[in-house]
Amino acid sequence: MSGSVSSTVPSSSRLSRAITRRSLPRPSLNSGLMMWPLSIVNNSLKLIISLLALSFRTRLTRYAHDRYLGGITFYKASNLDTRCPNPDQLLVQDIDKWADSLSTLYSDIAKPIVDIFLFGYKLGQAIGKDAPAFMVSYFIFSGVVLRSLSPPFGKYTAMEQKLEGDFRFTHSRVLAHAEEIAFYRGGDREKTLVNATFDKIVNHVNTVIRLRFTNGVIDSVFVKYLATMLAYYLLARPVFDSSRATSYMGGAGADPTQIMEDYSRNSSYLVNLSQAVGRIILAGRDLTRFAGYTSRVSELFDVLDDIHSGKYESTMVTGNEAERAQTGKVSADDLKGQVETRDGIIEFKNVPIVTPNGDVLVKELSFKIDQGMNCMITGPNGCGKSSLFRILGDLWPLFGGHVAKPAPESLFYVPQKPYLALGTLRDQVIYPHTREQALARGYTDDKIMELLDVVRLAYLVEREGGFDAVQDWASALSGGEKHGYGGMSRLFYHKPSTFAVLDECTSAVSVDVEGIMYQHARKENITLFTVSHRTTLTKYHQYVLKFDGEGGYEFKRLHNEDDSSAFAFSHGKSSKSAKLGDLEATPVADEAAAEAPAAEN
Ligand SMILES: Nc1ncnc2c1ncn2[C@@H]1O[C@H](COP(=O)(O)OP(=O)(O)OP(=O)(O)O)[C@@H](O)[C@H]1O
Repeated sequence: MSGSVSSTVPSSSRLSRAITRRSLPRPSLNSGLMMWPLSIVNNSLKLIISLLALSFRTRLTRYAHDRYLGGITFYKASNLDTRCPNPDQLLVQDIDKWADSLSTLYSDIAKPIVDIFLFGYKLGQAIGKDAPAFMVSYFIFSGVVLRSLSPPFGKYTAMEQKLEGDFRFTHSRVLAHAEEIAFYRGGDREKTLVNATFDKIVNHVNTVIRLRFTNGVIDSVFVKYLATMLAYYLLARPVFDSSRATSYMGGAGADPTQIMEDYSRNSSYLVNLSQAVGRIILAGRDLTRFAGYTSRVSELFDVLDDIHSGKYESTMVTGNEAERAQTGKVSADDLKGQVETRDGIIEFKNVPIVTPNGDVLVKELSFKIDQGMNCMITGPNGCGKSSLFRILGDLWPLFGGHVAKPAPESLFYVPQKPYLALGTLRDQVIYPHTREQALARGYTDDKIMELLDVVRLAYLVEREGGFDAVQDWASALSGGEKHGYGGMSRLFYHKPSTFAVLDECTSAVSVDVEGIMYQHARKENITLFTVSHRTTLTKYHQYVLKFDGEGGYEFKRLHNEDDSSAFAFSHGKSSKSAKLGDLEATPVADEAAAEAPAAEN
């Protein structure tokens, strides 16, 4: 930080007077006492700037958290939009740097402005108004020249932050998948990838510091050396110019000691004035860096705003319409689907299953499930089983058709990958509720233990040291235990009033425990959608929705308890290479397909 209060002006002139008169100055009580206020003021400036930076960061981070973590924006920002690949870097580092940069900029500009007025006024009084005016004009001129010669450092700063984000991402991936990488002995491969992203930073920073060097040389010549020469010329002018000497520096024939004393005082004024103006000019450099951080942070907020208003930009989205193919944008106008909230039913009518990239997995899907009727979803990998539920859960946009479903709180989704929260063992079961919320619902530890008994995981409470134990649960629990804790026990705790989706979440659990879980769900009156490849599960379901992986599907009632064979696909196939734009050409859907099975109820 450059701002500090200077006390050099009076003391330097007293000292030069003492030197030229060869008499020791008397210790001054004034100077002794001034040490304390000066020291307090200087450190107060530092304190205020640090507090300012912290307060900028706090406010902006809280605001960003509200926007980013509100609803499911965090999911959409990384899955539906490709503009902000590393929002974590933006939230953690870029906002911090932005706040820091803004607060120092404030001191770099506010303090020198005060100095310019103060020392300009004093200098004007001492050697005439034209000297400070001349000095300030010179600095303005050199500021314009330097600005025009300066490379776009703001852009370089934004680029550097982006590369830092990519680098951080490669490291967090290694951490997140440490076990898998270790099994594959993939350390060397990961090192190559991590080093490659790090090399990009090194190359970029290398170029930037070289440019800063050249720029710094030019800056120094203009702001330091040429300015100093000019300053000493202005100071010496009254000494050698007899016409000026009559008005300043004690007049013609003044005492040399007096001239020296005045010269010394005036040069201190001028040095302080020059330093102040120079700092403002050099603050331009910090301003470009600040512009870089600002562009990063504002990019995040632009994306969040767009997501809130239903606009996404994905570089991979292509379509038949020329405009969409060029821009890769999905606007709210593209979303022609209708959603209706209806209790006790889930119905899809002519709904296209479209990925965020614009791939059409199924052109039109129609089915209807009433409460109490479990439905099994099968099909090859990547055919769109989970995608169907992403649309049902409003994670992906609805591009067409009509969906009727109960209110979000009546639907519960148990994902393929179990999620284990930061916190205690109890928190894993009641997530996202807090302990207070759980108690308010009547869930004491004893009652939670009953749930764990159902999923055969009660032994874990003792093993891990009680419900209050805190661990990195993702690594402390086995695959099946994670599914049990992060999935099924959570489902039974939340007990959705109507439907639940089990997305291959019981695959890591033994068949007998799986059976017990299904029976418990039925007892609790939870209607299940099960995505699974296990034919043993068919007996717990009344309907089956089977995708063929090429855009076709069949939805039918299971006549016999274990009827899991001989499906004839009743709906046309459409290649996965079909794109979002092709949806327009789809013929009007066959509503009867949706009605027929439902009619069997
Ligand atoms: N966020 C995403 N962005 C773009 N495409 C995606 C995204 N998520 C999934 N996809 C694509 O959508 C297709 C269907 O994925 P989905 O997860 O629905 O498959 P699935 O039928 O559940 O497969 P599996 O049985 O392997 O789990 C895949 O080709 C996948 O690449």
